[in-house]
Amino acid sequence: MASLRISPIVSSFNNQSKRSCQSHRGKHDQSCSSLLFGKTFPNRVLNENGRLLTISKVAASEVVAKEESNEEKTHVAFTSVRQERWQGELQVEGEIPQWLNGTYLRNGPGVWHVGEYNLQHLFDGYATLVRLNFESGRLVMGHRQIESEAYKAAQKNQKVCFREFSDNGPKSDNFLDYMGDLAKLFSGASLTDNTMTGVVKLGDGRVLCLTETQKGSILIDPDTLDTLGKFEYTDNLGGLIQAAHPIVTDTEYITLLPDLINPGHQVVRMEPGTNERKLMGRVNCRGRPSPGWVHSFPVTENYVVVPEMPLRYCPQNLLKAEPTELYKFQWLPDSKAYMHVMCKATGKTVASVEVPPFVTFHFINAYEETDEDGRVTAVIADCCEHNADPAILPNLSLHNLRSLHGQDVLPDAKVGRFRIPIDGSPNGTLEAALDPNEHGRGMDMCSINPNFLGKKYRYAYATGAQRPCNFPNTITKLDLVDKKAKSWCEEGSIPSEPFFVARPGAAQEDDGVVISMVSQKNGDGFALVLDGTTFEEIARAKFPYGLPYGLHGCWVPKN
Ligand SMILES: CC1=C(/C=C/C(C)=C/C=C/C(C)=C/C=C/C=C(C)/C=C/C=O)C(C)(C)CCC1
Ligand SMILES: [Fe+2]
Repeated sequence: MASLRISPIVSSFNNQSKRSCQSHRGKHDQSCSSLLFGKTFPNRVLNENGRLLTISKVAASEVVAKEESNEEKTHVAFTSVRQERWQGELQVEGEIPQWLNGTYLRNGPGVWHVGEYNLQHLFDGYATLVRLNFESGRLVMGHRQIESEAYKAAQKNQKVCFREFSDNGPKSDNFLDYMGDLAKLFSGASLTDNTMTGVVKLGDGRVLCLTETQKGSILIDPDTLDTLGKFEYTDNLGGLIQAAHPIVTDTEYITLLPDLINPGHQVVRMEPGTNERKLMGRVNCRGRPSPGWVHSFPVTENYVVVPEMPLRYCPQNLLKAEPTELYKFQWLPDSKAYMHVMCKATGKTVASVEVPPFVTFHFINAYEETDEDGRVTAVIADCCEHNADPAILPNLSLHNLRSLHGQDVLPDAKVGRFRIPIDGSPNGTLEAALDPNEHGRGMDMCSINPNFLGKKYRYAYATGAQRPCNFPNTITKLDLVDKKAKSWCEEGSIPSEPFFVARPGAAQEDDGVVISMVSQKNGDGFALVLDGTTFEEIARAKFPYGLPYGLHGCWVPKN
């Protein structure tokens, strides 16, 4: 038999018990036993030449289980699974459409411990990439860690070496060290490049993994999942931070670079085939003392929409060594909320309106509203809105996610619809686009048919809630015209972002499939394909081992 390269080194660490997680902050729970067990699965793997070989067993995971038999095991969605490299064909139940040819790449946190040290928040985890390659009804999965500097340094030194979402990295012991740390912070050297938030395919075919630091832009190979290296921007636009979600099409890459000193955002654009971002314009914030946190933003055909929520970046928290309530952010409702609209062609801000306070991480889409003469009167922008409550952030701490499974503690969220008049009116509105009870008052991790980006649209796909739950547990199709939602749900399962892929040549907006990866309560997991129109399950394929919860993905069509 030819030599196999399966590197089945998966270690997962079920690392907090209810009893100890608060009192032993950051330390491995000593009450956990080291009972290791391996799971084996019949499977097929790729050899080094890319040929599929059938082997009888793939050792797929090692789980540190708890001694306490009466205590429920942590959900695999929130359990570290470290996979340096795995690839194999999955057995498909049901039928994958023959037209679905390409690769779904999904990024997200996957390893929340370094040696004995436990990270505390979902968004602290070291990035792990999963690929699902669909070809003529068959499905091959790949899984690898992203080799960011932050991940490599943590592995080498067996400690967190950079500032992560909630973890502030190494603590300085003396004043000189502290001054050194400050210098590293101002230069951006101490910030993480752990690119765990998303993955995008640029117009030129390069695939980029991202986080909210500019240094956290890493090129990967979509076929092997190899980390190719840092994406070096060749411009001198400066700043340390970027929006996690750029707008990426075949012809451009648009993103926001927040200015923490003089509150505002540079709106920048990069052409395919280049590494140079060019300034489209600057949007000034109106609230103080710092810009509103922008994780994502929407565009229309002619405009870029810049949100300004009262959840603002907090430069002081960036400097602190000790943990802070809202991580690198601050909630300042008195600083008010605004929505700004910048014209793509001129770079001028054409509207800047006050809106009700809001908290959002993910915009769904935006479009222009016109009068009977075709003049644009307003911009409509939809988002997953957390009822103006930043509590969703601490709610996503690993302690909550691991210990409160099944309890009804997921904060309410809705589809927030902004109407931003562009006739000089000072105020915009924010209303629920449909009754939030339609989707269980949970709402996040959304996608749309990409052909409707920036245009009037009807359907969105997101995760919703079937309560009681402490985390979104449904995949929901939203009909924003009929104001109805239809959900897929399986008891105890946690699905990741539903990702819509349009059928080539489709005439209807919802003609396509929705892909998600599901983590099950028994520790297993599977890839799921739903029909975009009927929202019925059409195929699923069991993974060799359950996966941790992932964030965002992209589609790389077969060329
Ligand atoms: C902003 C700075 C940093 C990094 C921030 C990061 C990594 C933010 C990631 C945010 C994510 C993944 C938000 C997702 C939200 C999903 C929700 C609310 C789902 C809800 C479900 O119900 C650092 C790089 C750490 C430092 C500079 C500042
Ligand atoms: Fe995101």
